[in-house]
Amino acid sequence: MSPSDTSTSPNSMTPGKKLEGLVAAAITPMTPDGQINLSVIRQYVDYLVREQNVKNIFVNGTTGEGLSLSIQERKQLAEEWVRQGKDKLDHVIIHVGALSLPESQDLARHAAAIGASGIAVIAPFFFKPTNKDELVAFLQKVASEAPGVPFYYYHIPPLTGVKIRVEELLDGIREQIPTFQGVKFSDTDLLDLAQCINKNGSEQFAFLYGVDEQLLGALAVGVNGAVGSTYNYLGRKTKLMLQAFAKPDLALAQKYQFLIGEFLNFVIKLG
Ligand SMILES: CC(=O)N[C@H](C=O)[C@@H](O)[C@H](O)[C@H](O)CO
Ligand SMILES: CC(=O)C(=O)O
Repeated sequence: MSPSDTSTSPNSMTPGKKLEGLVAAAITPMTPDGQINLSVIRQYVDYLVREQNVKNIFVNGTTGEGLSLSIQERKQLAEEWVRQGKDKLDHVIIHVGALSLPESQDLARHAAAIGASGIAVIAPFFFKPTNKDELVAFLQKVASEAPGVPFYYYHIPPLTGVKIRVEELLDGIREQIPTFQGVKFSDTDLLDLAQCINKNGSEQFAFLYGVDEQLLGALAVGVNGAVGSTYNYLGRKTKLMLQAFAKPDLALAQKYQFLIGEFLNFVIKLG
């Protein structure tokens, strides 16, 4: 199956278009009394496109605190992002990971039904898979509920505690998960990432990096793009770094990476 065959859902944003470049990890807008605020998502889309030149969004992930939302809230957010992103965004990826397999499957079916352009799943993080086969079995049971939707594994061991190496996970994964399309890699182990990319043969998986502070290191080993919270507001700046890297003007790319790092140090100190 070619990558383009996996994106056949009727409302897909851009069927078959490979996920690359910057993907903003959506913040979940809330009202002062703690309800999700769907009414601002239209403006949020326009802001990303116009002000940040970012046309991909990752919904209900870490930044969006998807694991702290109810299933109903996650579905409503997914629907609104797909609705507002239509004809404006290239990709709306919905994170559908959950501790409960039936809930995750429900979210996957829902994402397929609304025409999301991809789904992503983290490893279960309380009762954890102890080996690759257990993890792949879980991912497969979710992915198979959305057979027309590109599937991404969301690797984030600092938060899940599941440290199974991605290189090992990818070995033979298309046979188990035909929709498998790539990895959102949110770990600092650039050796694992590099080995994944080195072995990325005819499948042409997408590798999106998730530690914004060291994206330049991941670019050096060949990632296709990045998913992160800072691309909500540093999208344009980060694109300048990507351009400098591509040119290549490594000194300029480093300058941008250092600036982003300084900024994030400041933000992280605020809590
Ligand atoms: C753990 C976490 O939230 N990771 C985000 C996405 O992967 C990143 O975008 C970070 O927010 C960013 O790298 C700042 O630390
Ligand atoms: C950063 C990211 O990808 C997330 O918030 O899930």
